[in-house]
Amino acid sequence: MTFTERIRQSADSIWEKSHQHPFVQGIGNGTLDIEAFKFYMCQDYKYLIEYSKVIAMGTVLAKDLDTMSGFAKSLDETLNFEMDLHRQYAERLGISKEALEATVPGPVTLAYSSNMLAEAQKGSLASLIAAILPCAWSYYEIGLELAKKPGALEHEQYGEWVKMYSSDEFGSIGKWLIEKLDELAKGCTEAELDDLEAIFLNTSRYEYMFWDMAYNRESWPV
Ligand SMILES: Cc1ncc(CN)c(N)n1
Repeated sequence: MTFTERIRQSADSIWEKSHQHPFVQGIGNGTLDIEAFKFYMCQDYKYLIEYSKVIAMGTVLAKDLDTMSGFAKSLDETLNFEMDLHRQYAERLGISKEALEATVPGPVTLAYSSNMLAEAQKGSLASLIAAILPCAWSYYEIGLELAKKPGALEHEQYGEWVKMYSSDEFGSIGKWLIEKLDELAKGCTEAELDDLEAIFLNTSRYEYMFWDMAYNRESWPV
């Protein structure tokens, strides 16, 4: 079993809860309240800005040019391909560019992005990848699952979202990160692998919390 197979297996019960979350299911069957989706789009836009910074840090921690290029490509895809989806949805849903940019990150968005940045700052490329891998991998898994639902890809509101996250282009980021982490894991001690697994599990938990935050449109209580 590869290291990423091992951590995917450990995270299975968390990922399954994300797959079954009413927000995710609502995108797939088209029943999600559009106000919850708008809330999600704005929070996710802010999240992706911080996520992009973590990817940029990957180019700094990379030990070779191929790895640097891989992170540079992922950064470009996030800023100019994935975030374009958010900009297009914002326009279509009547959210101005200014309102999108001015979104105040909610408690889960802030905690999640701060945690990723903190793991990346510990200085090991493996920790950085463990902290971002569930983002790329679980969205692709969810995209592929939802794409199988009748009508999901053509849905007037949510079809574009499902198309993006089930696309080969998006999936290739996660596949590349999986390869990189498996390569790096070969040089790690068992204690280091346990630490990477804990980081991966925490990000997986934050992924679930992000769906839940969006579904409940949760912001600061005071
Ligand atoms: C919260 C979250 N996690 C992951 C992804 C996929 N990059 C995303 N857009 N948003």
